[in-house]
Amino acid sequence: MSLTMQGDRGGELIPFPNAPVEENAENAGAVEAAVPALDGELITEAEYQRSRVHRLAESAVSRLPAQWQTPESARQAGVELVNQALLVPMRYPAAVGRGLAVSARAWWAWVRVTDFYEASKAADRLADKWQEIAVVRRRRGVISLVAVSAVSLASLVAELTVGSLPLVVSASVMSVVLAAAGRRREGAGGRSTRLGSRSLAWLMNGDHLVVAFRDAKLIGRDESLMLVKAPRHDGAGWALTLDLPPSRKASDVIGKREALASALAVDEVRLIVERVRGDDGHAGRLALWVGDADPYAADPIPSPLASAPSWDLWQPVPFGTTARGTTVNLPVVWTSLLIGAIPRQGKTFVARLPLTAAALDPHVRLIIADGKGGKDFRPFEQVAHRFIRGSRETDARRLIRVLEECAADVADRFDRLAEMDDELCPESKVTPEITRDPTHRMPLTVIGIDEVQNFLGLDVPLDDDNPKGKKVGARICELLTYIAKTGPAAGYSLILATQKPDAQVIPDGLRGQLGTRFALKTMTWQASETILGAGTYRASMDASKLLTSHKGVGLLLGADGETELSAGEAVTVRTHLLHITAIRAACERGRVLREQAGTLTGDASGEHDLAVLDPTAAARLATEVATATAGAPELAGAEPGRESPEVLTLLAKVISEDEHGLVARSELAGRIGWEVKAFGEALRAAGVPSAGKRRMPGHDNPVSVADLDMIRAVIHGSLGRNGVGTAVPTPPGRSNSAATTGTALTWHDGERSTVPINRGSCLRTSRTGPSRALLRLLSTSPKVGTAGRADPKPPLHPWQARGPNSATCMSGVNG
Ligand SMILES: Nc1ncnc2c1ncn2[C@@H]1O[C@H](COP(=O)(O)OP(=O)(O)OP(=O)(O)O)[C@@H](O)[C@H]1O
Repeated sequence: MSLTMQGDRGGELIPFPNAPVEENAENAGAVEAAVPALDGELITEAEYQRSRVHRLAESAVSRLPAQWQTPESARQAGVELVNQALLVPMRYPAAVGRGLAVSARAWWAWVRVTDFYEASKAADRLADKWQEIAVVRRRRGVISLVAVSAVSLASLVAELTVGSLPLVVSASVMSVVLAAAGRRREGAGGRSTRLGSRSLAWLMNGDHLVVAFRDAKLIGRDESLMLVKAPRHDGAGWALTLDLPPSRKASDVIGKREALASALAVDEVRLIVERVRGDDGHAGRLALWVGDADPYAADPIPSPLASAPSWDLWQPVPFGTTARGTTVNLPVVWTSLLIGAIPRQGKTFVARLPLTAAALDPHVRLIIADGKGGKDFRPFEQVAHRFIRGSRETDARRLIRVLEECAADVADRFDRLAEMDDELCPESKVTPEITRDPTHRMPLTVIGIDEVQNFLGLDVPLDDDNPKGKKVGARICELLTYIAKTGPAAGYSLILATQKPDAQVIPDGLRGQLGTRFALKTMTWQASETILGAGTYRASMDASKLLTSHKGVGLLLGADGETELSAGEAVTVRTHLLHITAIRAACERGRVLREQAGTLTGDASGEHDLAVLDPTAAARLATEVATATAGAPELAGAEPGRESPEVLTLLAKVISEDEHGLVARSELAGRIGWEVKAFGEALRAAGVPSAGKRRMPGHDNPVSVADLDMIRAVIHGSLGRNGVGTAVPTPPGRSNSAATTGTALTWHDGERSTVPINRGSCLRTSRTGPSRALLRLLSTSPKVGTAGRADPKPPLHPWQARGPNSATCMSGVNG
């Protein structure tokens, strides 16, 4: 049956777009292309009335105080009221007793004129005022006596004339007043534990909400909240919007989500706290949502890609939903994706989502390397231009050749883009038209590598004739870094997944180029930061807080500003589920589409031979890769492929050559737009030793400082990275003597050597780890070559014995 709907043009019938052609033809006169088609279902008058009543009832319920809105909260509120009522007979006499004591104390203080007495005493004028006080005391004593006598007499008269009723009524009123005076106030001493549990629904009541915020130390004792939108139960949870008191920041509440969850008696996975931004929001406005149940424990949602006949990869890929059910899409073009987690959390499933979308787009070239070597990625063999399964040395060497082919293609694409006319290529970037037209030979290219750590960690020499030279893993790392850095504009995207998300495996230099990051459950917050980036833990993004039962759930962060994903706040996403059978079927569809479009190439079409780079292209590639991946000059003995940490790369741009000495850390953090704490931690992690606290101009109190020369030394790699002491030349202008002033003796892997040290030189020492190095200061005399006359046990300089990987600064050793 074809469905017709009433449009918004005064009841005129508009054919539904999917109606069979013949029926449309009959109404051809009424068809107007510009009118939007409405989606809906036909209902009877009775159903309409019922739904109206239902809506009105819902709206009325939402206006009730929060604790009466849901059956569960109403039951809780009722139980609480009954409990209170049952306890009244016990609590009332106690409250009256306390009220009596409070009133007696107040009366005695009044008779004794305590306030006046204390004030006179404090002002040392008690002797002058004594006479006056004694008079007032006498007068008030008499007044009290008269009042008691009058009340007693009146009571007696009333009893004798009208009976006991007035006395009983007066005594009752009096007892209520006394009970009110003696009631326990919130937080007063004497409260004890009691049976029961706190419940969220009860706490969603406005007053309790304020108490919860106070208990979580998010607002002060005298502060309160303003409810912009009162708590409302929206089916799956409670939603409300509130304004914090002036000067309180929404970002602080987000940072203390766990404390708030405790105060609200919910698991923090059920609590979503977001800033309300834009015209409707401000820095102190928060939107809170608290789920009735763990939203991530629900059944997974099947991916729409399973039934999609094809996909256009220029459109973001359906990725999952938020806790509240909002759809989250993952952009693939202009960015690269890093996925990390502990094993069995769903990395492979997640990585296959965008790869399946790529398989469904016949104009996308797929390159896949499965470092695990199982069957998880085998369906892609049907469509992949290059497919590598396993991470043995031969696989890794083939991956290098494939990546070199890609890197050379990236460089070549830029040359060709530069030659295109402005109409076709307005921005020196690929466009959908360019990537879809086979004559331009620039299809979108997606490189997916699962268990990338198996390739990056391969420690075999690249060149068998040079065993101490570059390693295979390091070469793969630099090629990936180059492609991730320069490839997006040329239509290249990387999707890397790893179960070992530490800085050794994914160096900062590579991770920094992967603009989209997805962290599933990690073991520690440090591992979470390795995936999401420095400073994310402090900003309350911590994937270690996810539960292991939350398979396929992770934090999605856009870190490059190239996509619509937020760079400031990660979204917790429950990813869609896509099983291997659906992926195989999608790849079969993708293969047919490629055959029709004439885009089935490489391994999928049986052409397994890789192109051989001609010497000119190879030389150009070597230069370009070296230039693009150069963070800091390579260190003697440093691990190849290790890049300068993000913080150092940023600092290198903001510290000028003529700046020396100490500077407040907060000032440096401000220059690169980082939070001070995160900045301090990143500096420490990068190996910059702390310079302590100093009084600095513009600061009233001592502040944490950083030594610019020290930072510069670390940026230039002078401190070494494997723990072996390396001397650093004195920074210009720091010392007027360039003469050697000391010598250090180092042991590295059992080999002894000496290092001359200048004033201001820095040494990095390590006393543990595989490259165990011991550093001893042998001489601080101005003579060179005193190492041979070493004192067998010279005392360690106090700054030298700081433990593993501590950096030792010998500046000013000679005074
Ligand atoms: N979106 C999802 N929703 C629910 N369950 C999921 C989801 N994604 C994956 N899983 C479940 O998680 C399990 C582990 O997934 P997967 O193999 O992708 O993990 P992994 O992190 O790649 O593991 P490994 O590190 O061993 O390779 C799977 O058996 C799957 O059932």
